[in-house]
Amino acid sequence: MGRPKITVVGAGNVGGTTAQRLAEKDRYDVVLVDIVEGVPQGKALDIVQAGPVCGYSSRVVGTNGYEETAGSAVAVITSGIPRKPGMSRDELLATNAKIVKSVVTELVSRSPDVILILVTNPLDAMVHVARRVSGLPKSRILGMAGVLDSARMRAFIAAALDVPGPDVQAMVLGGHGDTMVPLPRYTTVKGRPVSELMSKDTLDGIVKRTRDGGAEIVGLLKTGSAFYAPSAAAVDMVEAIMRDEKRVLPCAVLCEGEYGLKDVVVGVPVKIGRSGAEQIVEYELTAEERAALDVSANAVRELCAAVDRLTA
Ligand SMILES: NC(=O)C1=CN([C@@H]2O[C@H](COP(=O)(O)OP(=O)(O)OC[C@H]3O[C@@H](n4cnc5c(N)ncnc54)[C@H](O)[C@@H]3O)[C@@H](O)[C@H]2O)C=CC1
Ligand SMILES: O=C([O-])CC(=O)C(=O)O
Repeated sequence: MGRPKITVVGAGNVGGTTAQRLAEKDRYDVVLVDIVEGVPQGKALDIVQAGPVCGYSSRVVGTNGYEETAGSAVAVITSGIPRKPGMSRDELLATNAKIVKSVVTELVSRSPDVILILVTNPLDAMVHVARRVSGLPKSRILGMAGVLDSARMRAFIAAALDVPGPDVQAMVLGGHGDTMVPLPRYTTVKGRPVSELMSKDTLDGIVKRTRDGGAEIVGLLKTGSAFYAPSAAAVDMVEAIMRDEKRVLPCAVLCEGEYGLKDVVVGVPVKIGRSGAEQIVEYELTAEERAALDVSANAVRELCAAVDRLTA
C-alpha cells in the first residue's frame, strides 16, 4: 500500500512551501495543483530533487488537473489571491469565493472521504463556502488561522522573555481578522501564566501586534503575504489529523451552540484526530472574552451573508 495522499491546491507561496514541508515529513504522497501551467510541475520536481540531500523519498506530483488528487486523505486549499499593503483580507472575498467554490467541487468529487483544510482568505468565510458547496460533514472542513495567530503570539512572547518559542503556549480564538481574540489568560510559559512574567503594557502590546501580525508582514513584503509560518501551521494540522494526535488546536469550524454561537464558522479550540475536527472544546471564558468572541463571530456572519449573496 502506498503512503497516504495529501493534496495541496495552489502552488504559490503558501502552497509551494506547504508541499515542501509535507515532503520533508517523509510520510505522505503529495499532489500539488495549480491553474498556471508548469508551476506545480516545476515546484514538485524541485522538491523531489531536494530529497536525496534532505533525506526524504516522498513522491510529489505537480499537475493542472484533479485526476491525480483522487483518494486524497487531506486537501489543503491555498488557491486564491493574497492581499497587498493597505488591503484588508475581506477585500479578497469575491475573487477567492469563486476559486474556492470550483476547487472544492473538483476535489470532493474525486475524494469523497477527504478532510479539507482551508487556508485561502478571508479564512472563515472560505470555510463557510466550502461547507456549502461540498456537503461534507462539519468535522471534515477546517480552517487554518488560529494555529498561525497563536504561533505569532508565542513568538512575540518568546522574544520578549528570551525563552524558547516551543515553551510558550497560547490560544487565539475568533475570526481571522481585526476582531480575533487572543486569550492572555490561557497563555503560559512552561506552565506559568504569562501575566506573572511580563507587565500588562508589554502583554497588551503583544496582543495588538498579534492581531496585526498578517498586516505587518504584508507591509514589509509589499507584493504578497506571509507564507513560512502559515505553511508550518497548515502542516501542523495535517499531522494532527494523519497521526490521530487528539491535540487541541484553535481552528475555524462550524459552531452549533458551542460558546453560545449558532451556525457560524469561527476559530475555537478543537480536538483534532483522524476524523478531523472531533470535538469543540469549551474553555471557560470571562464575560469580556465571551463578548469579544461574539463581536468576532458577528463580523464573520456579515461576511458570510455577503458571500452568500455574491455566489447565490
Ligand atoms: N489563513 C491564513 O492564516 C492565511 C491565508 N493566506 C491566504 O492564502 C492564499 C494564498 O496565498 P499565497 O500562497 O501567498 O498566494 P500566491 O499568489 O503566492 O499563490 C496563490 C496560488 O493560487 C493559484 N490559483 C489561483 N486560482 C486557482 C485555481 N482556480 N485553482 C488552482 N490554483 C489557483 C495561483 O495560480 C497561485 O499560484 C491567499 O488568499 C492568502 O490571503 C495566506 C497566509 C495565511
Ligand atoms: O495577512 C494576510 O493577508 C495573510 C494572512 O492571513 C496572515 O498572514 O495572517
